[in-house]
Amino acid sequence: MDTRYVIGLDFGSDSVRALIVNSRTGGEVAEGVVYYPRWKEGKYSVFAESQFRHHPLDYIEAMTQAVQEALNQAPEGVAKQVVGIGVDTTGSTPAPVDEQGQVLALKPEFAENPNAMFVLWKDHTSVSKADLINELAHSGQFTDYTKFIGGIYSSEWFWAKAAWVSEQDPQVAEAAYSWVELCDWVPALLAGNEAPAQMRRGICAAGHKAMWHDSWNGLPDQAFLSAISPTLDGIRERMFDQVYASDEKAGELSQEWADKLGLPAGIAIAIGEFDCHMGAVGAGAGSYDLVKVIGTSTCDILMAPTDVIGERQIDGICGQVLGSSMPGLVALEAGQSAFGDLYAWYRRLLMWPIEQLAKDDAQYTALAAELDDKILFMLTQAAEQYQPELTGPIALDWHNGRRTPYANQRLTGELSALNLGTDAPTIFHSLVEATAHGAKAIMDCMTSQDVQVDRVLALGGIAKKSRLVMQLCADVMGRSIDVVESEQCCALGAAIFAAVAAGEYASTADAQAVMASPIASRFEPDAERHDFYQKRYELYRQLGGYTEELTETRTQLNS
Ligand SMILES: Nc1ncnc2c1ncn2[C@@H]1O[C@H](COP(=O)(O)OP(=O)(O)O)[C@@H](O)[C@H]1O
Ligand SMILES: O=C(CO)[C@@H](O)[C@@H](O)COP(=O)(O)O
Repeated sequence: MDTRYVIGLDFGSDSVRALIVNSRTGGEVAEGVVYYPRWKEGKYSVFAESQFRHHPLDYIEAMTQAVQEALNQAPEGVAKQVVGIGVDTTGSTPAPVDEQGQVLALKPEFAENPNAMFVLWKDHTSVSKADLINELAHSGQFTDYTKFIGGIYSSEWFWAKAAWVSEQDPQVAEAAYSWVELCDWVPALLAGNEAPAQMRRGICAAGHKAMWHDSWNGLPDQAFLSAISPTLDGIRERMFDQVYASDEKAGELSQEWADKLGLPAGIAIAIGEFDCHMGAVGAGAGSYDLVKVIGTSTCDILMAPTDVIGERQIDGICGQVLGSSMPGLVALEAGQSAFGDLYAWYRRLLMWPIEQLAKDDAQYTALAAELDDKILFMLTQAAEQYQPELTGPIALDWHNGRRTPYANQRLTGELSALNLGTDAPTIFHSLVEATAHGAKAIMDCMTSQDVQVDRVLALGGIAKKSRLVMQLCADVMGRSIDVVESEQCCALGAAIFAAVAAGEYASTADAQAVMASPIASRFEPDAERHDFYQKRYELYRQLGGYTEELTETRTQLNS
């Protein structure tokens, strides 16, 4: 039998990865990783206002280069044997598009306008719109469209972003025919069917972020959307009325993109999904496996059979959608809005003086670069030797708000119980511990609503890079954690769907059985440390309760 290959494209927050996989064995053949050039320069984002935007050209250029890099590394002849492409992306990362599906920032008049670009998942500028959506959905005047997304709509999601940006920028509102999620746009771009009327959208983004549900006939009613903002008047009929799972095709590779990428025209492009949902498939997960994708943020997927979940609302999570990860299973999504981002924030804080020196004096440039490279490693080494005290410094992981349990993006990070002896590694340890407590809070939220967790799996940058973080998570959660071997597990999941969409396998389960990643290592919890951290977890929760009250007061002061 001829060897066939598939490509998984994984669009992360900072970079895109292209992974070439042998579809008959699951063997990873080559990869290309390319950082988004404009994003790397810090363009279009305003950290202090939680505004984070991606230029569509960053995606287009980085994707093209990543595929070419991967093909250059692969043995000769592989390109001709590629039969399918799968795509996963961050989300909710929507953009305004014209009637042809062109993202507005690709037009000269909007080329430098952040409101015409993709609004990255971690952009929280639309908090007030999310509040309004919750108010409307819970008012009794409309269907409660938050029923299958944990009961609370978040400013990380589609409608809050579309409404907020449109109100901020009347020119964008005027030019926007519709809005589209990144995970739907990339496959459509490759297939040349990106006009909203032709584009085939995935159930994953629609169900988790755009309040799509069969029971209310798809998207929320137009009256509800118009109540969010008059700028959304008439948009429902310019959206979509069909959704698909990723074992289906979004289209076929167009001649234009085949030429650009050096691949055969006409190969299958699978329907796109969010990174974590495909990561779970790449990790070989099935019912009752809690899959933690641990990187800048975390995204947690727990799958369960439909008869176990039924029509029950699972509170406090980010969504429960049939077929958003493995077709046929309900995938519950949850996550932390900042995980590695918390460590990145601390690194930036400590780097401030040296960066200021380096700005004015070139003799510090090399030192600044070396420190930037080593600082997390140095902190990790020191934190590994640190013996935490029961009443020592304790932190919250809410620097970018709280995604789960019970989304509240207004919440802030906190650091408590400092004294004059508190040093940098101690604070770093408390930040790592805070992220582990956040992970436990998510698992407890699910298990307390009778959704069992039989196994915890971890993948993503931090799962591979930091033994300190993984051991702390195991100790705090009181669970063994299996770390998946693949360095590019989300891309591997995308490749699995590419193989199914290309007809290489009859079902995703068949493809997963052959192609999913093995487990590389296991972190076992230590019983004594777990007892110790249980007590610290109570302090974390108390600090959380106090912060919620303080946030309420701050919100009132601001209003
Ligand atoms: N040695 C380390 N220990 C802990 N965190 C790390 C380490 N190195 C990098 N990180 C964090 O990993 C995050 C990036 O994760 P990664 O999975 O590579 O990317 P992404 O989330 O974009 O997919 C950053 O937030 C960074 O702070
Ligand atoms: O929120 C989701 C999916 O719903 C993720 O795309 C988001 O957390 C981004 O993930 P990364 O931390 O960049 O890997």
